Amino acid sequence: MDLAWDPLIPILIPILLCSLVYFWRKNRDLPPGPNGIPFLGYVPVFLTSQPQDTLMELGKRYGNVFSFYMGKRLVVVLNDYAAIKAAYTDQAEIFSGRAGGFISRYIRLGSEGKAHGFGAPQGTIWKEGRKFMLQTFRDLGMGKSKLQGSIIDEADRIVRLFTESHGQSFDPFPFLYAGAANLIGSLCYGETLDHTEPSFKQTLASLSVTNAYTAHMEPLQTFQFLRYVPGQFRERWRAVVESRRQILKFLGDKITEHRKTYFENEIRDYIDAFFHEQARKKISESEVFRDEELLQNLRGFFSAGTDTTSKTLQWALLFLLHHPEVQERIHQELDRGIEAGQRVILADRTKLPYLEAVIREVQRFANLVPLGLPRANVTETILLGHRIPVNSVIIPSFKSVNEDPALWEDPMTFDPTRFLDKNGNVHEAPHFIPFSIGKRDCVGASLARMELFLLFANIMQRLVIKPPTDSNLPSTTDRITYLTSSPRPFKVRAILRNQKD
Ligand code: HEM
Repeated sequence: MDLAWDPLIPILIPILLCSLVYFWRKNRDLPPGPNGIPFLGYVPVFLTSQPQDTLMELGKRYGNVFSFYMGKRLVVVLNDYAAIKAAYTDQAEIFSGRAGGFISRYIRLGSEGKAHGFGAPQGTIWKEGRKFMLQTFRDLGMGKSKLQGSIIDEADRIVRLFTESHGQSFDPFPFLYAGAANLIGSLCYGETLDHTEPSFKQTLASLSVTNAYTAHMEPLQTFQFLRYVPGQFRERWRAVVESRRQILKFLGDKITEHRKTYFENEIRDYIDAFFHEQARKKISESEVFRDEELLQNLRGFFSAGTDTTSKTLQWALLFLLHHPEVQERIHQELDRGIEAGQRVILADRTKLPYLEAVIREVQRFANLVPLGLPRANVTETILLGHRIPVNSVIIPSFKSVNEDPALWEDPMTFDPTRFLDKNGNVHEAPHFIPFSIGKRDCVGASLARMELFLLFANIMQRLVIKPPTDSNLPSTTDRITYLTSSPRPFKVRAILRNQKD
């Protein structure tokens, strides 16, 4: 036996030494963290339904910057405000990359097998695409009063659909979801659709599927081979493929219709603005304004702008069921500030500080995007004393910021007044960061703020939201978490304010 090994020893020892040096160099000075299994990484993150809680638990053991492997990729968790700020603000350029797993990339693939859209990891397509989107949405009315008409119309539609239940219990979420998608649609392709229009309805269902499986901890994101394994992963993969196809067909049809009616002197929406830029720039010279970028940018806006706004409003309704005193105070403020029968407009914001504070507290307490969108560092760097190898997956734990007792008094209590100063005006602390911070923060934040205010205020202006009669008060702690975290579906009753229950 010994004799058989003898000739191999001079070969094995250098291999062993090289491996040791390789692993030492690879892992030296990394943030601390739990050990994983070779090739799989730290398995518990794939098994939990609430990864934000698993990571917060790890944070108690390993501190505010810790790391582990998911598959062969290093994940670095920023587990408090100081760590997120140190990365996203103090090293803004370095942490401006976007990480994405297999499914995220697959969804962005074009016909020639290259990924498109400004969800790009880094570079011109992201930078220029983001600049163009901000400018175009601003021109079309984001953050200004021009867009408010469409938002108020959508609020009217939601109120009408809610009241069609005639005081019976119903699930409000599908109406909020379609409403939020319609508002993105009005900016992207210039029209809002009836919530029951078949291709729109189908697209909304498909969006839910793609948004579910692009969560960070979805195993298919890390282990693409699972798509061939019979069972739930193959089913998920098939659902993603079909949903992606359907969403791109819906948006592709909108682009084709626009080509037929485009008139260069009239920019109706984002698609027209894109055509205009294509003509100005000579498409062949600009990778940012190719047709495939247009299609993928539209898909990205739908995906980012629909789940987020609608689920925030869903949480708002749920918290109101648990806090009737908050709803009562909103109604009193509306009655004082807004004439009966009038729609609430943006200019009314200063008259409604309590309602504004409620929206912020909903965002804090709901932890809607508890782990943000994964970022990546574009070069190797040192963060708070730890080495972060290039292209690590960076996960900010917004939940740990929102629940940090050092930052918020009594953080586990729903209390909108924490967002009011002593004069009753809205006050936002710097650590209130629902839209993230830094170079890659939420590009739709102004639009989202506008939508949340106008939709919530106009719904509250006309309705009282009451608990269901056919089920218990729904839970605020039982959640479904993908990229966004929402309550389990629940029912409410909606009563017109001038009507008896
Ligand atoms: C309540 C509503 C919303 C919340 C809480 C929210 C939150 C976020 C967060 C946390 C990120 C990740 C930022 C980062 O990596 O640092 C993000 C990115 C993004 N959001 Fe939002 N968002 C909302 C609404 C919207 C809307 C209405 C749009 C409209 C199109 C939008 C478009 C985007 C896009 C395109 C990105 C990626 C930006 C980039 O990679 O440069 N979001 N959002």
